[in-house]
Amino acid sequence: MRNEPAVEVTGLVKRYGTRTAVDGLDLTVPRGSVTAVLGPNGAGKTTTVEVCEGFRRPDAGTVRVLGLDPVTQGGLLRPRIGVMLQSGGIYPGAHAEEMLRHAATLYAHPVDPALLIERLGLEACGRTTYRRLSGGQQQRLSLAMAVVGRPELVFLDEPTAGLDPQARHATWDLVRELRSAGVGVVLTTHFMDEAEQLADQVVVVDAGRAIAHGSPEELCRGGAENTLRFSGRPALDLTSLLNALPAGSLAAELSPGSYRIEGKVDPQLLATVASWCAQHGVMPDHLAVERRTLEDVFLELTGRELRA
Ligand SMILES: Nc1ncnc2c1ncn2[C@@H]1O[C@H](COP(=O)(O)OP(=O)(O)OP(=O)(O)O)[C@@H](O)[C@H]1O
Repeated sequence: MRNEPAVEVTGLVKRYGTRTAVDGLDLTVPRGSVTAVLGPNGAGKTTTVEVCEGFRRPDAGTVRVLGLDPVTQGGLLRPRIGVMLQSGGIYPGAHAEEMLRHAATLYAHPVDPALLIERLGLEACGRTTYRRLSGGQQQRLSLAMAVVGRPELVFLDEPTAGLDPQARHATWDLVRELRSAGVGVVLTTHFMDEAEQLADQVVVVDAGRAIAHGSPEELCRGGAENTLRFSGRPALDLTSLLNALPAGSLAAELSPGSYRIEGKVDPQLLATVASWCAQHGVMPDHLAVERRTLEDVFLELTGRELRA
């Protein structure tokens, strides 16, 4: 069925010995869109992705990828997906171009490897063995290998970790092109700007569970509040201002004449502040709404403690 999700994971549990890496995780990935899976170190992102790819067998839960069970129907699934692993998964003694050309022969309608080599700036690496490529070049080759077969769905595990800005942008452009071509993309990343730039949907994973999901805009809008700043003459009567604002709002004069309001910053609040200023003969200069970033939201959801 073409309109079933690309990935549907329900109640996934995966243990390594006594350690529970994934603990009842639910995940739905629509087709033809980019889903970024975010989470602190050890949250279970890679394990989840590896289960979806068919590399690991779940201990409980159901996993369907393109409608197939990755464990029992891996043979049918593999030609339809592309996988970029965190750590290579590529034979270290093979030459870069030779390997990509060989990978292309395994698919019915591959992308021309020369095109990918050019797109990902790997021209100079063709005759170099994988082990002699730089970390960034290895990453780019892994990405090329993941997409050469024109997959319907690609899994990219930290695709831009360790890449220079040029390669990062080339990777982002490629991901956007994949989406335009109707390919589903699941990527894990620690870069919040990457998720903000690329993702239609963000899923935040912590301690083996999906604890939040939505578009970057939805996640930044919901939950905790935003901030409004303006400047005016010093020592405004903040008690009077607070009386005009919805209960729960906070107002502070950060330095003489520089004000911050925290609360549910919506058009109504803006209108109330502007009207209060008008009534008190104050010109609210530099009036600006500061929205939370995805990083703010991520830290609110997952806390600031370092993970073991
Ligand atoms: N092969 C393994 N054997 C034993 N434990 C493992 C194995 N792989 C992962 N783990 C453990 O499972 C948990 C989840 O690891 P996983 O690699 O899925 O997390 P992650 O979210 O991808 O982390 P990171 O952001 O650091 O890549 C961690 O506690 C990790 O130590």
